[in-house]
Amino acid sequence: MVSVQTGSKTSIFEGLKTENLWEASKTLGFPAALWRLPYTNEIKILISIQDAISKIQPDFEKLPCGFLMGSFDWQENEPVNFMEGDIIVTFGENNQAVQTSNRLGEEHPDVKRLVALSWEIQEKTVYRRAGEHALSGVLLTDERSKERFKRTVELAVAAISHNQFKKVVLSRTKEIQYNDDFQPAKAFSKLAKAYPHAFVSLVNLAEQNELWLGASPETLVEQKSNGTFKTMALAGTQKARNSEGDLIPKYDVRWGQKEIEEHALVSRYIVECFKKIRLREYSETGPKTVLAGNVYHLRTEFDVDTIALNFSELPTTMLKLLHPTSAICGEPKLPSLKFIQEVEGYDRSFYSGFLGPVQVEGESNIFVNLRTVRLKNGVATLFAGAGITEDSVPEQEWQETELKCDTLLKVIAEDFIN
Ligand SMILES: C=C(O[C@H]1C=CC=C(C(=O)O)[C@@H]1O)C(=O)O
Repeated sequence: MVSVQTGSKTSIFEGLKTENLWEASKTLGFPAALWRLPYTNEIKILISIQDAISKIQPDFEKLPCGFLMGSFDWQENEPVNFMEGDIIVTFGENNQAVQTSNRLGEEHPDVKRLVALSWEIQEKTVYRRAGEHALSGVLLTDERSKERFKRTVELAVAAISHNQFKKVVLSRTKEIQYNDDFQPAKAFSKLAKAYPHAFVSLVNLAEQNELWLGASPETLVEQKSNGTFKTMALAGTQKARNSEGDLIPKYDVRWGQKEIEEHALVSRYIVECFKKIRLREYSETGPKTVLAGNVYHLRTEFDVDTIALNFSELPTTMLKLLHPTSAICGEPKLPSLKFIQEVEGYDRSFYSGFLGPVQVEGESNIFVNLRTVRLKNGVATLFAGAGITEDSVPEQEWQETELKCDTLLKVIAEDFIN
């Protein structure tokens, strides 16, 4: 029998599997988030029972434990979506609950309903293979969207040559139908296994009736319990596999002028944000080549010791300064943002926004919402963008967005691709 720690007592969540708890919370209409932090083995589920999704100021130091999610067009001083962590269950490597925090108590009627339904689902579940036959293969996005995207890249290159800005990140969507066989929690666990380096998450925005599933490679702001603040510049992309499908060794990877410049713009942008608050005591490591699914990126990491600086509000301050970074928007920020709004032609919603747990076990880990898919009313919408500079070639940028979409598609719908 597994011993589950909840202070002193054994938890009523003992024996339940992540996917059944997820399914029950979804059926009962409770907003929830499932996540796995990079390079960890633990999966956490947070369920918000009492207050549904609230709108709050993302002031990390003042928030209770919860999960936040902001959209691409979020601006400083606007509220973001927040799910308070009424229940947080941590699952270990064997999908066994190893730790529980339950603010409402085990006798709370909604907690009892949740547990009873989770057991009912668990006992009835005839295991279906994750992802199989779940995506119908009907691609709703057609050739016109490729031509459209390439045209926006041409417009961006022309705007850059007229000095309107130096870089802009243009994105597009790819839509695929899915049916009731598609099990998001199983897809989540496949992604978590396939991408140990990524922040893998599944969020149920119950009121909007939509789910967001993703495997993000990019930290936006992180505050560790030892006081370390982290952020990163992630930009510059190339294929990680050769035409035979073998992984290209990291040390054989060479970067061109375009990617080096594109990455440097993001690093410089972060340094400028530190300068705005007169923060000089940061350490900078990189750029390094890092694997993110089926692509390599260039990454530079920035660390600050907030205890030594007595600067506990740094994560909040930096979130407001950083978002939207030039890894998802452009440089300079305002003209590139205006260009995106005028030319991209669709609402990015939570894609290239940010999401993650806040004040969970004394840490906040917020990631850029990349390599993500929205699941709503039978349509899976994948989102992907590429940084455009004066050296961009439209066809190559399109291929880059295809590769980025494949990060999720290869794992959750292997038989759909080719
Ligand atoms: C905008 C995306 O990626 C960003 C992060 C890493 C590399 C990027 C690039 O090389 O263009 C983008 O800046 C996306 O995945 O949709």
